[in-house]
Amino acid sequence: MSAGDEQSIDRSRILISNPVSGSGDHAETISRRAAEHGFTVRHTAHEGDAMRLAREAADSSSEALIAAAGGDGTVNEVVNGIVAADALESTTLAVVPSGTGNNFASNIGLEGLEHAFSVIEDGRRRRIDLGVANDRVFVNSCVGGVTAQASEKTSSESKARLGVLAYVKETLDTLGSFDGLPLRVRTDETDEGTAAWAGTAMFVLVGNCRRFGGRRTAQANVEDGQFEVTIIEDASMSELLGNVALEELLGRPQSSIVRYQTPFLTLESRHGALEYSLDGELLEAETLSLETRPNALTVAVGDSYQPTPDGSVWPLQ
Ligand SMILES: Nc1ncnc2c1ncn2[C@@H]1O[C@H](COP(=O)(O)OP(=O)(O)OP(=O)(O)O)[C@@H](O)[C@H]1O
Repeated sequence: MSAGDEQSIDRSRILISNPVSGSGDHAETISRRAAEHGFTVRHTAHEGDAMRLAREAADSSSEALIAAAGGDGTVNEVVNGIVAADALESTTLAVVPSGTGNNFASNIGLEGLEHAFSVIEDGRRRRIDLGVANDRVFVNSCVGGVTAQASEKTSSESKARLGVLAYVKETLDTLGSFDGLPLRVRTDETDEGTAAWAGTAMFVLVGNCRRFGGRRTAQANVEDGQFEVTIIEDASMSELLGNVALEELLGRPQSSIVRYQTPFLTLESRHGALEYSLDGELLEAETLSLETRPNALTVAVGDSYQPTPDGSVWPLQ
Protein backbone atom coordinates (compact mmCIF):
# COMPACT_ATOMS: atom_id res chain seq x y z
CA MET A 1 0.00 0.00 0.00
CA SER A 2 1.37 3.44 -0.90
CA ALA A 3 1.47 6.42 1.46
CA GLY A 4 -1.35 8.00 -0.59
CA ASP A 5 -3.56 4.96 -0.07
CA GLU A 6 -2.86 5.12 3.63
CA GLN A 7 -4.09 8.72 3.83
CA SER A 8 -7.39 8.03 2.04
CA ILE A 9 -8.39 5.22 4.39
CA ASP A 10 -11.25 5.86 6.77
CA ARG A 11 -10.22 3.50 9.54
CA SER A 12 -13.62 3.53 11.20
CA ARG A 13 -15.71 2.21 8.24
CA ILE A 14 -14.41 -0.92 6.54
CA LEU A 15 -16.38 -3.13 4.17
CA ILE A 16 -15.02 -6.62 3.58
CA SER A 17 -16.37 -8.00 0.33
CA ASN A 18 -16.29 -11.60 -0.89
CA PRO A 19 -16.32 -11.23 -4.70
CA VAL A 20 -17.27 -14.88 -5.33
CA SER A 21 -20.16 -15.28 -2.88
CA GLY A 22 -23.65 -15.83 -4.30
CA SER A 23 -23.84 -15.22 -8.02
CA GLY A 24 -20.41 -13.54 -7.94
CA ASP A 25 -21.52 -10.50 -9.98
CA HIS A 26 -22.04 -7.95 -7.21
CA ALA A 27 -18.50 -6.81 -6.32
CA GLU A 28 -18.52 -3.68 -8.49
CA THR A 29 -21.94 -2.47 -7.33
CA ILE A 30 -21.08 -3.08 -3.69
CA SER A 31 -17.74 -1.28 -3.99
CA ARG A 32 -19.44 1.75 -5.56
CA ARG A 33 -22.23 1.93 -2.97
CA ALA A 34 -19.75 1.34 -0.14
CA ALA A 35 -17.53 4.20 -1.33
CA GLU A 36 -20.59 6.51 -1.46
CA HIS A 37 -21.20 5.62 2.20
CA GLY A 38 -17.62 6.37 3.23
CA PHE A 39 -16.34 2.81 3.48
CA THR A 40 -12.87 1.61 2.70
CA VAL A 41 -13.38 -1.58 0.71
CA ARG A 42 -11.28 -4.72 1.05
CA HIS A 43 -11.84 -7.74 -1.22
CA THR A 44 -11.15 -11.26 -0.02
CA ALA A 45 -8.76 -13.33 -2.16
CA HIS A 46 -9.33 -16.76 -0.66
CA GLU A 47 -10.88 -18.67 2.23
CA GLY A 48 -9.80 -17.21 5.58
CA ASP A 49 -9.10 -13.75 4.18
CA ALA A 50 -12.29 -12.18 5.59
CA MET A 51 -11.21 -13.19 9.08
CA ARG A 52 -7.72 -11.71 8.61
CA LEU A 53 -9.08 -8.45 7.16
CA ALA A 54 -11.67 -8.09 9.93
CA ARG A 55 -9.04 -8.69 12.58
CA GLU A 56 -6.78 -6.02 11.07
CA ALA A 57 -9.67 -3.57 10.74
CA ALA A 58 -10.85 -4.12 14.31
CA ASP A 59 -7.27 -3.88 15.63
CA SER A 60 -6.51 -0.59 13.93
CA SER A 61 -9.56 1.39 15.00
CA SER A 62 -10.78 2.37 18.44
CA GLU A 63 -14.40 2.46 17.17
CA ALA A 64 -15.01 0.44 13.99
CA LEU A 65 -18.02 -0.23 11.80
CA ILE A 66 -17.19 -3.39 9.88
CA ALA A 67 -19.52 -4.48 7.09
CA ALA A 68 -19.42 -8.05 5.81
CA ALA A 69 -20.51 -8.21 2.16
CA GLY A 70 -21.13 -11.83 1.25
CA GLY A 71 -23.08 -14.78 2.55
CA ASP A 72 -23.12 -16.61 5.87
CA GLY A 73 -19.56 -17.88 5.43
CA THR A 74 -18.23 -14.34 5.03
CA VAL A 75 -20.21 -13.09 8.05
CA ASN A 76 -18.88 -16.00 10.08
CA GLU A 77 -15.27 -15.21 9.15
CA VAL A 78 -15.69 -11.49 9.85
CA VAL A 79 -17.15 -12.16 13.31
CA ASN A 80 -14.30 -14.59 14.04
CA GLY A 81 -11.85 -11.82 13.07
CA ILE A 82 -13.50 -9.31 15.40
CA VAL A 83 -13.35 -11.84 18.25
CA ALA A 84 -9.70 -12.68 17.46
CA ALA A 85 -8.90 -8.94 17.76
CA ASP A 86 -10.72 -8.91 21.11
CA ALA A 87 -12.69 -5.96 19.73
CA LEU A 88 -16.33 -6.89 20.36
CA GLU A 89 -16.84 -3.89 22.64
CA SER A 90 -15.55 -1.34 20.12
CA THR A 91 -16.97 -2.81 16.90
CA THR A 92 -20.36 -2.72 15.22
CA LEU A 93 -21.12 -5.37 12.60
CA ALA A 94 -23.13 -4.56 9.49
CA VAL A 95 -24.05 -7.02 6.75
CA VAL A 96 -24.53 -6.43 3.04
CA PRO A 97 -26.25 -9.61 1.85
CA SER A 98 -24.70 -10.96 -1.33
CA GLY A 99 -24.37 -14.69 -0.70
CA THR A 100 -26.52 -17.65 -1.65
CA GLY A 101 -28.55 -18.36 1.50
CA ASN A 102 -27.99 -15.12 3.46
CA ASN A 103 -29.61 -16.68 6.53
CA PHE A 104 -28.01 -14.32 9.01
CA ALA A 105 -28.98 -11.28 6.93
CA SER A 106 -32.64 -12.30 6.95
CA ASN A 107 -32.37 -13.09 10.67
CA ILE A 108 -31.43 -9.46 11.31
CA GLY A 109 -34.16 -8.03 9.09
CA LEU A 110 -32.17 -7.17 5.94
CA GLU A 111 -34.06 -7.24 2.67
CA GLY A 112 -31.28 -6.76 0.14
CA LEU A 113 -28.29 -4.75 -0.87
CA GLU A 114 -29.84 -1.26 -1.01
CA HIS A 115 -31.79 -1.86 2.18
CA ALA A 116 -28.58 -2.95 3.90
CA PHE A 117 -26.97 0.45 3.25
CA SER A 118 -30.00 2.31 4.62
CA VAL A 119 -29.83 0.10 7.74
CA ILE A 120 -26.15 0.95 8.11
CA GLU A 121 -27.10 4.65 8.27
CA ASP A 122 -30.40 4.55 10.16
CA GLY A 123 -30.94 1.06 11.58
CA ARG A 124 -31.17 0.21 15.26
CA ARG A 125 -28.14 -1.37 16.93
CA ARG A 126 -28.81 -4.54 18.95
CA ARG A 127 -26.51 -6.70 21.03
CA ILE A 128 -26.94 -10.35 20.14
CA ASP A 129 -25.58 -13.61 21.55
CA LEU A 130 -22.68 -15.42 19.93
CA GLY A 131 -21.99 -19.14 20.01
CA VAL A 132 -18.50 -20.53 20.58
CA ALA A 133 -17.68 -24.09 19.46
CA ASN A 134 -14.21 -25.13 20.70
CA ASP A 135 -12.24 -22.07 19.56
CA ARG A 136 -14.53 -20.95 16.74
CA VAL A 137 -17.41 -18.51 16.86
CA PHE A 138 -20.76 -18.85 15.10
CA VAL A 139 -23.79 -16.62 14.74
CA ASN A 140 -26.57 -18.77 13.27
CA SER A 141 -26.14 -22.38 14.26
CA CYS A 142 -23.93 -25.38 14.72
CA VAL A 143 -25.30 -28.42 12.91
CA GLY A 144 -24.27 -32.05 12.93
CA GLY A 145 -25.65 -34.80 10.72
CA VAL A 146 -27.05 -32.85 7.83
CA THR A 147 -24.90 -31.93 4.89
CA ALA A 148 -24.72 -28.48 3.34
CA GLN A 149 -25.65 -30.21 0.10
CA ALA A 150 -28.91 -31.35 1.64
CA SER A 151 -29.80 -27.88 2.92
CA GLU A 152 -29.23 -26.39 -0.52
CA LYS A 153 -31.55 -28.93 -2.12
CA THR A 154 -34.38 -28.60 0.37
CA SER A 155 -37.41 -27.09 -1.33
CA SER A 156 -39.19 -24.09 0.17
CA GLU A 157 -42.48 -26.03 0.09
CA SER A 158 -40.90 -28.80 2.15
CA LYS A 159 -39.36 -26.29 4.59
CA ALA A 160 -42.71 -24.53 5.02
CA ARG A 161 -44.40 -27.84 5.89
CA LEU A 162 -41.73 -29.50 8.00
CA GLY A 163 -39.45 -26.74 9.23
CA VAL A 164 -36.06 -27.98 10.43
CA LEU A 165 -37.06 -31.59 9.79
CA ALA A 166 -37.20 -30.89 6.06
CA TYR A 167 -33.40 -30.93 6.13
CA VAL A 168 -33.34 -34.30 7.84
CA LYS A 169 -35.76 -35.72 5.29
CA GLU A 170 -33.71 -34.29 2.43
CA THR A 171 -30.56 -35.85 3.87
CA LEU A 172 -32.16 -39.26 4.01
CA ASP A 173 -33.50 -38.83 0.48
CA THR A 174 -30.08 -37.64 -0.71
CA LEU A 175 -27.91 -40.20 0.97
CA GLY A 176 -30.27 -43.16 0.93
CA SER A 177 -29.05 -44.12 4.35
CA PHE A 178 -27.26 -42.23 7.07
CA ASP A 179 -25.31 -43.92 9.84
CA GLY A 180 -26.12 -41.27 12.40
CA LEU A 181 -23.97 -39.53 14.98
CA PRO A 182 -22.92 -41.65 17.98
CA LEU A 183 -23.08 -39.03 20.72
CA ARG A 184 -23.03 -38.29 24.40
CA VAL A 185 -24.50 -34.90 25.24
CA ARG A 186 -23.91 -32.93 28.43
CA THR A 187 -25.70 -29.71 29.32
CA ASP A 188 -25.47 -27.24 32.20
CA GLU A 189 -27.83 -29.46 34.16
CA THR A 190 -25.86 -32.67 33.68
CA ASP A 191 -24.33 -34.16 36.83
CA GLU A 192 -20.66 -35.13 36.88
CA GLY A 193 -20.04 -38.45 35.09
CA THR A 194 -23.48 -38.66 33.47
CA ALA A 195 -24.93 -37.62 30.13
CA ALA A 196 -28.09 -35.62 29.44
CA TRP A 197 -28.56 -37.74 26.38
CA ALA A 198 -26.64 -40.61 24.74
CA GLY A 199 -27.44 -42.51 21.58
CA THR A 200 -27.29 -42.24 17.84
CA ALA A 201 -28.60 -38.95 16.53
CA MET A 202 -29.67 -38.35 12.97
CA PHE A 203 -29.38 -34.64 13.45
CA VAL A 204 -28.19 -32.17 16.06
CA LEU A 205 -28.97 -28.48 15.82
CA VAL A 206 -27.47 -26.02 18.28
CA GLY A 207 -29.35 -22.83 17.47
CA ASN A 208 -28.31 -19.29 18.33
CA CYS A 209 -30.18 -17.10 15.84
CA ARG A 210 -33.92 -16.99 15.31
CA ARG A 211 -34.35 -19.09 12.18
CA PHE A 212 -32.45 -22.06 10.81
CA GLY A 213 -33.31 -21.12 7.22
CA GLY A 214 -36.40 -20.45 5.17
CA ARG A 215 -39.48 -18.81 6.62
CA ARG A 216 -40.92 -21.25 9.13
CA THR A 217 -37.83 -22.84 10.60
CA ALA A 218 -38.05 -21.31 14.08
CA GLN A 219 -34.84 -21.92 15.92
CA ALA A 220 -33.83 -19.74 18.88
CA ASN A 221 -33.97 -16.47 20.76
CA VAL A 222 -30.74 -14.63 19.89
CA GLU A 223 -30.77 -12.31 22.90
CA ASP A 224 -31.46 -14.74 25.78
CA GLY A 225 -27.95 -16.09 26.42
CA GLN A 226 -29.17 -19.62 25.69
CA PHE A 227 -28.77 -22.15 22.94
CA GLU A 228 -31.90 -23.88 21.78
CA VAL A 229 -30.80 -27.44 21.02
CA THR A 230 -32.75 -29.98 18.95
CA ILE A 231 -31.64 -33.59 18.70
CA ILE A 232 -33.43 -35.90 16.31
CA GLU A 233 -32.94 -39.44 17.52
CA ASP A 234 -32.39 -42.33 15.17
CA ALA A 235 -35.89 -43.33 14.08
CA SER A 236 -37.70 -44.28 10.94
CA MET A 237 -38.76 -41.37 8.74
CA SER A 238 -42.44 -42.24 9.03
CA GLU A 239 -42.14 -42.32 12.83
CA LEU A 240 -40.37 -38.96 12.74
CA LEU A 241 -42.91 -37.29 10.51
CA GLY A 242 -45.70 -38.60 12.73
CA ASN A 243 -43.94 -37.17 15.76
CA VAL A 244 -43.52 -33.78 14.11
CA ALA A 245 -47.24 -33.69 13.34
CA LEU A 246 -48.04 -34.68 16.93
CA GLU A 247 -45.66 -32.08 18.32
CA GLU A 248 -47.40 -29.39 16.31
CA LEU A 249 -50.83 -30.64 17.33
CA LEU A 250 -50.16 -31.15 21.03
CA GLY A 251 -47.60 -28.37 21.49
CA ARG A 252 -45.16 -30.60 23.35
CA PRO A 253 -42.11 -32.59 22.28
CA GLN A 254 -42.58 -36.21 21.21
CA SER A 255 -40.23 -39.15 21.55
CA SER A 256 -37.35 -39.11 19.05
CA ILE A 257 -37.24 -35.30 19.21
CA VAL A 258 -35.22 -34.06 22.20
CA ARG A 259 -34.93 -30.38 23.01
CA TYR A 260 -32.77 -28.46 25.48
CA GLN A 261 -32.33 -24.84 26.33
CA THR A 262 -28.88 -24.36 27.79
CA PRO A 263 -26.01 -21.81 27.88
CA PHE A 264 -23.46 -24.55 27.28
CA LEU A 265 -23.21 -28.15 26.20
CA THR A 266 -20.69 -30.75 25.14
CA LEU A 267 -21.13 -33.11 22.21
CA GLU A 268 -18.83 -36.11 22.60
CA SER A 269 -18.43 -38.60 19.80
CA ARG A 270 -18.34 -42.23 20.82
CA HIS A 271 -16.54 -43.23 17.55
CA GLY A 272 -13.85 -40.80 16.35
CA ALA A 273 -14.17 -37.31 14.88
CA LEU A 274 -17.51 -36.04 13.57
CA GLU A 275 -18.21 -33.30 11.08
CA TYR A 276 -20.16 -30.22 12.10
CA SER A 277 -21.20 -27.16 10.17
CA LEU A 278 -20.81 -23.74 11.83
CA ASP A 279 -22.86 -21.27 9.79
CA GLY A 280 -22.15 -23.52 6.80
CA GLU A 281 -18.38 -23.77 7.42
CA LEU A 282 -17.16 -27.27 8.25
CA LEU A 283 -15.41 -28.28 11.46
CA GLU A 284 -14.26 -31.78 12.47
CA ALA A 285 -14.09 -32.62 16.14
CA GLU A 286 -14.28 -35.58 18.48
CA THR A 287 -15.46 -33.40 21.35
CA LEU A 288 -17.25 -30.14 20.72
CA SER A 289 -17.62 -27.77 23.67
CA LEU A 290 -20.23 -25.12 23.02
CA GLU A 291 -21.06 -22.04 25.03
CA THR A 292 -22.90 -18.80 24.47
CA ARG A 293 -21.42 -15.33 24.85
CA PRO A 294 -24.57 -13.42 25.81
CA ASN A 295 -25.24 -10.05 24.12
CA ALA A 296 -21.65 -9.96 22.88
CA LEU A 297 -21.98 -8.60 19.34
CA THR A 298 -23.41 -5.22 18.31
CA VAL A 299 -25.24 -5.49 14.98
CA ALA A 300 -27.07 -2.98 12.74
CA VAL A 301 -30.56 -4.44 12.24
CA GLY A 302 -33.54 -3.74 9.97
CA ASP A 303 -36.99 -2.63 11.18
CA SER A 304 -38.42 -6.16 10.97
CA TYR A 305 -35.72 -7.57 13.28
CA GLN A 306 -36.90 -9.31 16.41
CA PRO A 307 -34.86 -11.57 18.66
CA THR A 308 -37.34 -14.43 18.76
CA PRO A 309 -38.71 -16.29 15.76
CA ASP A 310 -42.16 -14.79 15.09
CA GLY A 311 -42.65 -14.18 18.80
CA SER A 312 -42.53 -17.94 19.55
CA VAL A 313 -41.63 -19.15 23.01
CA TRP A 314 -39.69 -22.27 23.87
CA PRO A 315 -40.28 -25.06 22.91
CA LEU A 316 -40.28 -23.73 19.40
CA GLN A 317 -42.80 -24.93 16.84
N1 LIG B 1 -11.68 -14.67 -3.46
C1 LIG B 1 -12.18 -15.85 -3.07
N2 LIG B 1 -12.09 -16.93 -3.88
C2 LIG B 1 -12.62 -18.12 -3.54
N3 LIG B 1 -13.29 -18.35 -2.37
C3 LIG B 1 -13.42 -17.31 -1.52
C4 LIG B 1 -12.88 -16.01 -1.83
N4 LIG B 1 -13.20 -15.17 -0.80
C5 LIG B 1 -13.89 -15.91 0.10
N5 LIG B 1 -14.02 -17.18 -0.32
C6 LIG B 1 -14.79 -18.29 0.32
O1 LIG B 1 -16.09 -18.29 -0.28
C7 LIG B 1 -16.92 -19.11 0.55
C8 LIG B 1 -18.41 -18.80 0.39
O2 LIG B 1 -18.71 -17.56 0.89
P1 LIG B 1 -20.14 -17.19 1.51
O3 LIG B 1 -20.60 -18.22 2.48
O4 LIG B 1 -20.04 -15.80 2.00
O5 LIG B 1 -21.11 -17.18 0.24
P2 LIG B 1 -22.25 -18.19 -0.18
O6 LIG B 1 -21.85 -19.61 0.12
O7 LIG B 1 -22.61 -17.84 -1.59
O8 LIG B 1 -23.48 -17.73 0.73
P3 LIG B 1 -24.31 -18.46 1.95
O9 LIG B 1 -23.25 -19.05 2.88
O10 LIG B 1 -25.09 -17.36 2.57
O11 LIG B 1 -25.17 -19.49 1.31
C9 LIG B 1 -16.38 -18.98 1.95
O12 LIG B 1 -16.05 -20.27 2.45
C10 LIG B 1 -15.11 -18.12 1.78
O13 LIG B 1 -14.03 -18.57 2.58
